[in-house]
Amino acid sequence: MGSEFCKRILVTGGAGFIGTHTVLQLLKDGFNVTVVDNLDNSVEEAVDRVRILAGEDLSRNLVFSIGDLRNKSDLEKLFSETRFEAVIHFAGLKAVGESVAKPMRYFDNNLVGTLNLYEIMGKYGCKKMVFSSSATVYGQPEKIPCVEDFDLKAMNPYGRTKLFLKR
Ligand SMILES: O=c1ccn([C@@H]2O[C@H](COP(=O)(O)OP(=O)(O)O[C@H]3O[C@H](CO)[C@H](O)[C@H](O)[C@H]3O)[C@@H](O)[C@H]2O)c(=O)[nH]1
Repeated sequence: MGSEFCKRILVTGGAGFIGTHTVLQLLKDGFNVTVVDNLDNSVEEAVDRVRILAGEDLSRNLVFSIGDLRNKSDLEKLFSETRFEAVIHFAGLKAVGESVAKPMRYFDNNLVGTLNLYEIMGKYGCKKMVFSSSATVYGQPEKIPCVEDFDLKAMNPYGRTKLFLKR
C-alpha cells in the first residue's frame, strides 16, 4: 500500500511493552504510525527494534517523536503538522506500589497527560481513541477472569487514574 494513501495512527507510549507490539502490527497491517513517548519507561532502541522487525519498506511509515503529553506544546506540534485518523493511548505509568507511594506522580502523568490529549484531539477533530485501561479498575474481583460488566472499584491511585479516564 502506498504510504501517501494510508491512514496515520498516533500511538502514545508506543515505545513501551504493549505499544511496540501494537506499532509493529499496525505497520504490518498497512498503517502509517507516529509514536510519541517521553521514554520514562523505555528507550529509543525499542523503536529501532520495531523498525528492524518491520523491515526497511514498512519502517519508512514509522515516525518517532520524543514528547510528553503533559506539555501541550508537544501535542500541538504533532497535531498541527499531521492529520491522525485515530489515537491508541498507552502512555502512562503503571506500577501499583509506586502509585501508592507517589500518587501525585500518577495523577500528573496519567490524568493531566490524557486530559491534554483529549483536548488537543478535540481541537483537531480527531474523534477515535483506543484507551489502554487496566484490570486494576476492578479492584479485587470475586472471580477471574474479569469481564467488562464486573463492578468498577479501583483500590489504588493507579487504578483510580484509569477508572477516571475510562468514565
Ligand atoms: O507520561 C508518560 C508515562 C509513560 N510514557 C511511556 O508510556 C509507555 C508505557 O509502556 P510500558 O511498557 O510502561 O507499559 P505497558 O505497555 O506494559 O502497559 C500498557 O498497559 C497497561 C495495562 O495496565 C496500561 O494501560 C499502560 O498505560 C499501558 O502502556 C512507556 O514507553 C513510557 O515511556 C509516556 O510516554 N508518558
